[in-house]
Amino acid sequence: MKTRDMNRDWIATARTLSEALPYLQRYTDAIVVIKLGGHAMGSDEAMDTFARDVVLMQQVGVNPVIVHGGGPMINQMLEKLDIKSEFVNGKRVTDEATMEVVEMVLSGRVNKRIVQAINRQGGKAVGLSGKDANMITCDPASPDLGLVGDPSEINVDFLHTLFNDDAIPVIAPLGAGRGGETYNINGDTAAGAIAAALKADRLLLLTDIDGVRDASGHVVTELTPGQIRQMTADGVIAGGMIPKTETALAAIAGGVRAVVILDGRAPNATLLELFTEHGAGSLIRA
Ligand SMILES: Nc1ncnc2c1ncn2[C@@H]1O[C@H](COP(=O)(O)OP(=O)(O)O)[C@@H](O)[C@H]1O
Ligand SMILES: CC(=O)N[C@@H](CCC(=O)OP(=O)(O)O)C(=O)O
Repeated sequence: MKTRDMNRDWIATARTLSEALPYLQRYTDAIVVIKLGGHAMGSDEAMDTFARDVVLMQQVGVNPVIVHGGGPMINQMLEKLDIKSEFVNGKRVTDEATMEVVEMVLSGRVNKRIVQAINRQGGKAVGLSGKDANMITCDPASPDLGLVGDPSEINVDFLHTLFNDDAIPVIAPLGAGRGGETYNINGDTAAGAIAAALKADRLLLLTDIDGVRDASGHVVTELTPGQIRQMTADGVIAGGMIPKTETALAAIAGGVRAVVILDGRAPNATLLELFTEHGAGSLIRA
């Protein structure tokens, strides 16, 4: 397995435009779904850098779609309201009171923070929850999880309408049930389903670690589905990394060309990944 030094910055790596040009051309008209996890959302400056990168990406011809999380922000609000919360396999058991808070925090505060940051950088971000335009229709994930949904249908046509209008969709991971219920969806799961429905060129999962690490702690730069299954069986992939690698496998099986798990807090993480030879984080493809 290959490992690489992550301490590079995009400007230094892609020193000249001619160096970056082949990568820019590779992604013309590409669809790149970016999942911004709650732990990857840093200070206002970090959010501005992320937003600038997304706008730049779009200016060179990429169609970006942002799907966000916000788990830590939901936790804070639940604590303030003295509502207890519990996770099963990385998913929040969601009753009605919890659902109200999840929707308020994700659809209100977190979504609009990202929308505003992108628009401040000159982009045209449109904030949606999975309920808007029937973006995400859900089935219940499992009886033990309450109002947690698994996406069953994505409104791809509406996303293409937004691309045609140069708008950048920013999607909160909520969905509507067939009977009008509101469902809470794990952010990774929502991003994977949207990426698969769009047959995206890349799904970038931005988190708080520089990639998938092997047993000795080195980032593995390229992983096959077989290696992921082995590392999970060995307990090397654990905790919050499990929903990410599971999402990666499902997205690839669903037609996404490649998935990358990378550190969203690293400067210019998304640009480094798309527009340099070595990329960033852990690349997973069939
Ligand atoms: N093999 C592994 N490589 C990297 N991180 C791992 C691994 N196994 C478990 N993890 C854990 O997974 C975490 C990322 O998941 P999580 O905190 O849920 O991310 P997010 O909040 O961005 O969705 C890492 O911070 C790390 O603690
Ligand atoms: C069902 C479920 O677990 N939903 C998540 C949605 C937010 C999320 O996924 O946030 P991060 O990406 O920041 O972890 C939750 O309630 O926390």
